[in-house]
Order: sequence, then C-alpha cells, then structure tokens
Amino acid sequence: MTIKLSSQHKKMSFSLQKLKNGFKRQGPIVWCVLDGYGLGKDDPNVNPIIAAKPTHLNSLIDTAKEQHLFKAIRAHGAAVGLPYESDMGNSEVGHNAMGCGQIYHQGTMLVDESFSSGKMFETDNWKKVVGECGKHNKTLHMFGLLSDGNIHSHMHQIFQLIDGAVKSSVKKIRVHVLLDGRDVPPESGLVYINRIEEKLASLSASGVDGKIASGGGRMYCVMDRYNSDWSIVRRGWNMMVHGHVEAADISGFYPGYFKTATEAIEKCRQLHPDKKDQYNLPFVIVGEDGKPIGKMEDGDVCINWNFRGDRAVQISRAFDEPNSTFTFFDRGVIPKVKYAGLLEYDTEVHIPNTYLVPPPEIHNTLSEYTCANGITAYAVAETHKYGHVTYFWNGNKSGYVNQSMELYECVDSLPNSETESHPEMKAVEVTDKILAALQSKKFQFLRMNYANPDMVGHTGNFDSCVRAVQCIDKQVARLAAEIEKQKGVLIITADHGNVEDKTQKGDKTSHTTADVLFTITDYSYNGEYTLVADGVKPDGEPEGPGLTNIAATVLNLFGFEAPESYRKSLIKFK
Ligand SMILES: O=C(O)[C@H](O)COP(=O)(O)O
Ligand SMILES: [Mn+2]
Ligand SMILES: [Mn+2]
Repeated sequence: MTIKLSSQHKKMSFSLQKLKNGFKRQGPIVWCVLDGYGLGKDDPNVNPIIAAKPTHLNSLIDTAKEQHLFKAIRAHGAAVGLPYESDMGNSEVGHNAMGCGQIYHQGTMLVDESFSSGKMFETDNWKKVVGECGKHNKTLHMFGLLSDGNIHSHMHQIFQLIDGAVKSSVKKIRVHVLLDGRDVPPESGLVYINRIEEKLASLSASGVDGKIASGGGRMYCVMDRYNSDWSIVRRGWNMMVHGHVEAADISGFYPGYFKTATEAIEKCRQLHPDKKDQYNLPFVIVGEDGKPIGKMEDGDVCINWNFRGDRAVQISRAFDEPNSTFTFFDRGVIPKVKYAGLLEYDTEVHIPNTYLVPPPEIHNTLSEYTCANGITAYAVAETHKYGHVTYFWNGNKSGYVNQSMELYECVDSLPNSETESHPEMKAVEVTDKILAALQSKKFQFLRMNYANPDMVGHTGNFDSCVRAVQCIDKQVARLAAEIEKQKGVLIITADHGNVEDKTQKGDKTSHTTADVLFTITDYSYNGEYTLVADGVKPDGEPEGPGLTNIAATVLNLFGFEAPESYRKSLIKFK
C-alpha cells in the first residue's frame, strides 16, 4: 500500500472554516474507544464477542448499518504508520492516529530507518554514550522487552544495537531481559532467550563478553505505565541495577539467583504454571562465585531498547531524576550510569534526558483544533488506559493542550493481576464519570476508553473475555441513553483488534490485524449524510478508510471543514 505521509514539521494555523452547507450538530459528541475490540469471525468458539451476544452494541450497529453510518476501518500496518501489513495495531499508534487525523511514520519505523541508514550510529548521543563506553572499557547494559511483537520493541533492533556497540569497541555487554508473552504467545519466552543467547555467544569471536545478567516478566518487572504500580518498576530496578531479587519473590523452590535464564524461567513455570511469561518472577544471573554477573557500576552505560513510551517513562525517571523529584521508591545507592532511551518517550516534558532516535513529531492534533475553535473537551479512562486518551491522543505529550477548555479524568484501576478475575475492571466507574460530565453540560466533545476488551484480551482467558464484552455492552447502553436524552452523537470505534480472536485453551494473548468498527449513532439524524459507501475510498486517498479518517469526520459533525493536512472525512452530505 502506498501511503502519503504527513509532513513531520509543518505547523498550521488552527482556525477552521465552517462547512458551506451550514451543517452542524448541536448536542454533545462522544467518541467511545472500545480498546482492542476488533471485527472477528462469526463463531462463538473463537470470538468471545459473538459468544457474549452484546445486544446493546449490536442494536446500535444494526441501526447504523441501516442508516449507512457504519464502516469497518483499518487499524494496523501502513494505515497507522507501521512498516508491514503484518504489523498488528496497538494502543499507541491507534490513539495517535485517532487523535491527530494523519499518518506518521511511527517509532519503530523511525528506528528501522535510522539504524539501516547507519545515521543513528553517527549521532553525538551514540558516540557520547556507547562510544565513550568502548573507549573507557566500561560495561554496556541493555534492557527492554525481549520480543518481536513490534509494539514496544523488536529483536532485530536489539541485534543491530549489539552489532553497533561491538563496532564502537564495547567489550562487555550485559543484557537485562523482560519476558513478553503479551504481544507474542504467552509462553514463548525461551525462544527469544535462546536467540539472544546465541547472539551474545557469537560475540566472543570478536573478543566481546556478552551475557544475560537478569530478567523477569514485563508486567511484574520494570514496565508499569501511567503510575499504576511503582512496585513493578522497583522490582526491575533492583534486579537490573543492584543485582538483587526482593525477598518476597524468593522461596526454597525459587531462589531468585540462577546460573542461567532458562533455569530461572523453567523453575518459575513449575512454581506458577498459571503465571506465564508476562508475570515471570525476577531473576539475577550469578557466576561460579555466586555473585551477580551484571550489577551496574559507576561509569557504565545503560540503553533502554524499547521504542514505545508509555511503559518506558517510569523506569527512565528512575535513571534520570534526583532524589528531590524521584519519590516513588528508595533506589538505594545509585551508580553513576549514563542512561539513554531508544526514543524520546514524552515529548512534552522530555523524558528521558538522552535518547538515540528522534521520535515522530506529531503536529496539528485534533485537540489543538478543538481548543482553538471553541470546542470544550473532556477525556476519561481508567489508569491502564488513561494516557491513551490524553498522552497518546495528543501526540505523545502528557499535559493539557488548553486547560481552560479541557478536563481529563482518571479512574483508579485494580492491579493488573486482578484483570482476569475481575474482567469488569472499572467500566462502571468510567461510565459514571462520563455521565456526570455529560450531565454537567460543560463539554461539547467527550472521549473515553473502555480498557476491558484489550486488557482482558491480553490474559487470553476466553470466559473472562466474554464477561468483559458483556460488561461494556451494559455500560454502552447507559451511555447511549444519556446521549439520546441530550440529542447528541455517539461514535463507537476501537484502536485495534484483540478480544475477537481467542482460544478456549487461552493461548492467544496478543493484538490482531483485524479491522475495527466505526459507527455513528446520531440522535438528531435526519438523513442529511451517510458515510462513504463500501469499496469507495475517502476522497482522493489511495487506500480504504482507517482510524486517521475519524478526526476529519468529527470536525464535520461539529460544523467545520477539516484541515488540509488531515485524512479525509468519511461523511458524504446528500
Ligand atoms: O503494553 C501493553 O499492554 C501491550 O504490549 C500492548 O497493548 P496496548 O497497545 O493495547 O496498550
Ligand atoms: Mn489498545
Ligand atoms: Mn493491548
């Protein structure tokens, strides 16, 4: 597919022209994202959505279909700025796309481009960080998600970093591995461990000592997001930086310190057959003398190879910040380590201090246009997805666009470990919040995210997925009833697929490449418009509609022409 890209640098004026036909919806417009709710097979054995029979959602979809206000839209691959059509969608690229109405080359593509052109290895930061490490014979530590899911990281990029370090004369590499099992099959960890161990072993031919030094499951060590649970970051910090496994994770059966990563993972699986890779206990690799082989020391260098920001921000803060601002846990004696992220993870507050590849520069977001054109806005989600409707939505910037025009609210999530047993999560409370916001009549544009289909989808548990869908179905009904009262518009869509493709065995935990629903329920609809017909491309665009076409569509509903730089609206006026 050929995709016309948005300019990465052009800033526009934010004032918008009114639609010439005078069309405008008066009531509030609510954009509801069902996270990870793809369009799947019509089969209750593999699709929990079909098994759940979500009657309210189905009836909204049926009406929208009759009115030609429903479309299946693209949420993966090139349509959201990813390199390959085989790339499943994810929350970052999906919410970026929805929130900015344009297609940008996403982080993983920018990394690929700057690695394969060799540009990154010539940058001052690379020379300052890795070049100096080689020159002064220090240890290069690298950590991140050991995966080729291409959502937070990719194996081929890790290998390119290792090759680059060897070329920069680094002689000692210590790798701290976070097992995935969420963007790849739930117990695939050893496949990736074998691959990286092979790679590290091959370095001895160049006189480089490369070894795995520590590891653990991504959802239990290091990769927390949106300040949901700092103990996850602390556990990871202790194992990677201090070579220390916390007492609570040690038992007679699982001593925490091992000779190999494989031994540690196998032990953990025996102890907790239900935990799978995502929740693998932390482990530290020790040498013949019983001492950790990869504690971080003064002068060492540490690279975080994840390109996606949400789960990289907190650990970056632990490396970068002084005690005066870092109050989340006691970091112990902090070695003087030079830390670099693969990308800049938060482009508003600039986290981390040093990074290797410039991130996508997402300009001209929908929030900038709504704020500049007098549209008041509200956003809500529970913690696990709060940054999705704020930080990702606004182009990886964590603050408000204009606080006098906007309110963002977060409902505290339950711990990750309770998602499977409580698939209802905080959907009721999130709905309560948005209903209150609607009833306050303060906001014209309201956006929200139901975390359940995605978060429960990642557990792989079929029955929990069915409950998750049934729960959000009821909440959507509550939401729709209020919007109907206010003669508003309800848009329902999803950022990517996940929950629609599961197995009874529970061995499918990741996202999918499925299309997602886009449905408009317009409670003052009088047949004035429809969506572009099936098989018809949005005006002048070479490919079918995707998530980036929604922003222009919403601006039309508010009575505005969409800006030139946006992908086209899906609305056809009669
Ligand atoms: O971080 C995660 O939970 C998964 O890797 C991706 O899920 P998300 O893109 O829906 O957040
Ligand atoms: Mn998502
Ligand atoms: Mn997900």
